[in-house]
Amino acid sequence: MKSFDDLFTELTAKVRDRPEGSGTVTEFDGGVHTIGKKIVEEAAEVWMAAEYEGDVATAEEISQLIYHVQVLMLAKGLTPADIYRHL
Ligand SMILES: N=c1c2ncn([C@@H]3O[C@H](COP(=O)(O)OP(=O)(O)OP(=O)(O)O)[C@@H](O)[C@H]3O)c2ncn1[C@@H]1O[C@H](COP(=O)(O)O)[C@@H](O)[C@H]1O
Repeated sequence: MKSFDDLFTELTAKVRDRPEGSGTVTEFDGGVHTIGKKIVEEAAEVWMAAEYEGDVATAEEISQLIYHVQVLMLAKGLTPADIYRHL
């Protein structure tokens, strides 16, 4: 099972190595504005899933929200430690 830090390590390598066909690279290249819109969209999907779709769908939407937040972190040069210090 993948943790938050595992995913961040994986996405960091994707952005560094830029493998062909990586959705992460495409989203990263879209920049903060594009990634930010994706985060808002996913946040709404988390809310709707929690209201109407049950725990499994909600967990899946939350995982997608985490993914897009991590792409934004990479676009801004932020690390998990930068976030954890505020928790
Ligand atoms: N965890 C994720 C992940 N969660 C969400 N997404 C992206 O977010 C999209 C889901 O968004 P939506 O719910 O809006 O679905 P959609 O409308 O069909 O998607 P779009 O049309 O908006 O692309 C997916 O299609 C993926 O593009 C993710 N993309 C990649 N990962 C993981 O990131 C890693 C690197 O992935 P690649 O860069 O693609 O190799 C791998 O471990 C992947 O499993």
